[in-house]
Amino acid sequence: MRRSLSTDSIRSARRRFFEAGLPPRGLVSDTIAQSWNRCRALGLTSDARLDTGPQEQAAVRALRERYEELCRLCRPEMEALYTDAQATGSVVILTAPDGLILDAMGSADFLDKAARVALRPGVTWSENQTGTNAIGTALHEKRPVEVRGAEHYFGAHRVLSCSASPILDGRGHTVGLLDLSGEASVHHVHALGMVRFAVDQIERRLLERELAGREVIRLHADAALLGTHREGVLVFEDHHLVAANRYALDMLGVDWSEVGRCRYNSLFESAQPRGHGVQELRGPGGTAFQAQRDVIPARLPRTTRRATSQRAANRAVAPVFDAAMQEALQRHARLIDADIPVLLQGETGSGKEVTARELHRRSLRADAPFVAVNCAALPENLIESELFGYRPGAFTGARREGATGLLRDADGGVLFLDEIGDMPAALQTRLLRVLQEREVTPLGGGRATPVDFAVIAASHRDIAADVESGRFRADLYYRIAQTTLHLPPLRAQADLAERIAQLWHNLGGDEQDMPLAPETLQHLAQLPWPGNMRQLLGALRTLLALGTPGRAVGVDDLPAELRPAPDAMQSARLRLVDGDVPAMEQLQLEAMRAALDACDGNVSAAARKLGISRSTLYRKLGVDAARASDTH
Ligand SMILES: Nc1ncnc2c1ncn2[C@@H]1O[C@H](COP(=O)(O)OP(=O)(O)OP(=O)(O)O)[C@@H](O)[C@H]1O
Repeated sequence: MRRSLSTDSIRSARRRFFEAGLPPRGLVSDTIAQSWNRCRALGLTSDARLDTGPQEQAAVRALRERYEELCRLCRPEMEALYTDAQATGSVVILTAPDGLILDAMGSADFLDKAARVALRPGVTWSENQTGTNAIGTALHEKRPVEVRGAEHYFGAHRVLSCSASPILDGRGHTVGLLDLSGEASVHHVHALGMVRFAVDQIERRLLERELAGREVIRLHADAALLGTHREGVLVFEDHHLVAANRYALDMLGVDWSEVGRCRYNSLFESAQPRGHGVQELRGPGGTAFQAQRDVIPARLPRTTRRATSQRAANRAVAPVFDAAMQEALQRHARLIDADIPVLLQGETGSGKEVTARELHRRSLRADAPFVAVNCAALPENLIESELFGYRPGAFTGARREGATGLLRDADGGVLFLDEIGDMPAALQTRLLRVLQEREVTPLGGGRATPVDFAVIAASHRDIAADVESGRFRADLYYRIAQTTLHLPPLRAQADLAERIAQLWHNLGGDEQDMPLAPETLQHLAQLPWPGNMRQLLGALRTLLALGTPGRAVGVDDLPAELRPAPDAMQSARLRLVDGDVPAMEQLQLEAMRAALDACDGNVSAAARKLGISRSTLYRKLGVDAARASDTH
């Protein structure tokens, strides 16, 4: 366990190490001191900055494709951590085994700040490139590591506080890493625990893939912890240890090099257990363990209740649409077939991309490509080459063979222009020309190539208002918004309880005999959900992973950030008993006032607690306060 060290002692440690060249003995943890030494031996200096240059979106996309299986494996935990990341102003990050960042999601404010110190997709945070940092140092140490503020080797990274854990497969090979990063000025007490818990779940699923046709021994000193994520798991084939989890190795005091090498009788003094009940096993030096043996049929998955519930929580959810949306989808798919562009408007996480994909799936172009372009994430200097492609040698740094560009990649299919409201003005003009002329000319010259794609654009910004203020070209707006589909935020959906029940069912809650108690469902349906579907799904997955099969999920089982304040809980119950359901705006306002009270009027802290931006909180309080007083 890592000692908690004060900012003062880290400052003294830096002075000793970086200015006087002395060891920072006792002032930082051994992990940090050893990492600083390694960085110095590599010739890194603390005033260095990561020289990354802009990232091509296509390169990031290619990376995600290369690591698609890892991204898919970790998505449920990333989405579950996203809820906490949003609420605490931090981001959850997934990296490849070498520290290359594949995905980052969470607080929009912090994503921005993190990107400024190159903590963003496409950049490698290995220790030998980026100095001491949670990602690189955890990968080096092959265990969870936390690096706070000035413990980072590069001075520029002192604004970060990061907790990371490598993801290991059953043979101890690193397959990726999960990290939770936030502001150094905020004390993220549970960050490392949350990352470890998430990685436990991911590793458990990875290990399950190794079980078919093999003998499994689960062990723990306490029989009550068998079947939980803390149990040790050892997988044997012909008495040889072929896979394990880190808990089992820690309990037995052996390391990963033993996996694939050692036999059962070099690990245990007792004979191999028989039968299925819990039995005592003697490990090295006579240590007693409670153990359970399973022989797993070839190619048949294990199906204990716990494992089933775990898988259910991680299941990808098929999109859920209410009747009005089903009808809108049918109508808009026909418009796509008639080559009429559709503009999707909705807040973050309201399902714009899911809707665009669904329209593509229901259209006549379903068998042709769906190419998504995030106009906000494209670096301005690369946006043109990304979209239009370029001829060989068109500019310094261009690939020798040139590139076709995303517009031509979408030929025959659907081009999804996400966050189009953030597209720079100069590019709006070029895009308009392509949409009018239906041909693309690559950078560096060459012949124009005809293109045929349907266009779906999306934005969280009110583009019509941006046209009014001159921020967005009116002619482009009229071209892409021949029809607009508004996706309502969750808090404005009248049948939200019904949709939550449907999502819960699809996630496997009912199958696990773990219903949401009516009071819980009512409460969840009344929350403001600033992160919309993304936040709701993350919260439901967390509830499912932590719930107990056979028992309903009550209001008290909700994580602290979703639980009603005690008096609010009482008044919500009273109102429901009276049948007098409070207006959504009223509830939002109450939640905002309660958060402000709890944070002594500090708006930034209250916004963080609520998981919304400061400006949204100001805006809502201004507008809603006026409306609420009207109703009194
Ligand atoms: N109708 C739906 N049914 C089930 N899950 C959904 C639905 N809509 C969205 N989701 C889930 O919510 C998350 C966010 O969805 P999506 O990325 O489509 O939102 P978005 O509006 O494009 O977000 P952003 O503005 O942040 O890009 C995803 O995990 C997605 O699977």
